[in-house]
Amino acid sequence: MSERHPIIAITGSSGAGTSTVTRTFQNIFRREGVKAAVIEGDSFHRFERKAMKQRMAEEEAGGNRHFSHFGAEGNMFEQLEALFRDYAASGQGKSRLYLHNELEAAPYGLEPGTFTPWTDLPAGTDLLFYEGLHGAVKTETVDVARYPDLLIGVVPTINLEWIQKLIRDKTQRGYSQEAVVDTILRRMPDYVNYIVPQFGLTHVNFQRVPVVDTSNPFITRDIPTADESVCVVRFAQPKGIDFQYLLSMINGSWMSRANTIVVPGGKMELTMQLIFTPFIWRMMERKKRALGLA
Ligand SMILES: Nc1ncnc2c1ncn2[C@@H]1O[C@H](COP(=O)(O)OP(=O)(O)OP(=O)(O)O)[C@@H](O)[C@H]1O
Ligand SMILES: O=C(CO)[C@H](O)[C@H](O)COP(=O)(O)O
Repeated sequence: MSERHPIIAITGSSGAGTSTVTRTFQNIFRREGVKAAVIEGDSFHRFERKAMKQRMAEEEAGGNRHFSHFGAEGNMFEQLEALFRDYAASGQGKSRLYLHNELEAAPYGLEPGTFTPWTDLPAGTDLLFYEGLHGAVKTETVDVARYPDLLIGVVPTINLEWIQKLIRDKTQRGYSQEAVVDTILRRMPDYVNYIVPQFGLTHVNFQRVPVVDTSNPFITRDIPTADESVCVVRFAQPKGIDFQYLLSMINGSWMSRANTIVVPGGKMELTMQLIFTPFIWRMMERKKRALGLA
């Protein structure tokens, strides 16, 4: 936690929709004139694609079919923790990108599946914004979750998450159906041990729930649309959340528990704007006061 150099982290599995939620936040930042240093979680993978494949083959030869991008050995949790710690203390740090496909790689003249070099974060940012797999990860040796001032989980029901991943990886990342299914199976133990526990540490979770049949996500051709889903928004600490205001502003919303509001799928972005814009105002006011500027 840092008043001078706050951190917002969006955490979710692969295909959950963290990049989509990031676009909503970028709109809020633009509108409110907030300068954010954006970090993509995949930058903290430990290996480039070729090295990862080789390492997976070695592990498999030794009987481990579950070496994955979700776990501790496939990522640099210590460096992620250090980035959060350093940014909270000084507003500085280094980042890089993992280039998933030709489109992402072309501007850098690099191969897909490689990293860009580490570079300093831009100077004078108002906050750090992390989007990725491990924004609230906590292990015996690392505690990333303690640093963000706002921790948001993006967690569709698992069938929907798989549909989103399958369709995105096949259409945008050039993978076959079999390759994506293999990845989902390979990652399952790390999913349970490293991804899921984070959603008990987040401040707010957004869970999109389809209201169409997704019983077999592996044969589904389309991602359920906004009209075909609802979004469950759960606050870990509801004290201070103005539910009456949210209910009156979001047509079709209702409370399902004392800390949980359900909104129509198409209202997810509006809901985020209504909840987080005032939060970011307060964050910026605290920052100004802490820096003696207000
Ligand atoms: N609210 C939503 N409604 C409909 N489709 C969505 C929604 N959120 C995400 N998707 C779709 O799901 C797919 C995966 O989303 P996205 O790329 O944001 O996931 P991600 O969590 O960033 O994944 P990764 O970490 O693997 O990059 C995309 O095709 C995206 O358009
Ligand atoms: O979505 C992911 C993690 O969020 C990817 O699976 C991960 O970044 C590795 O990518 P690739 O398998 O394309 O090298």
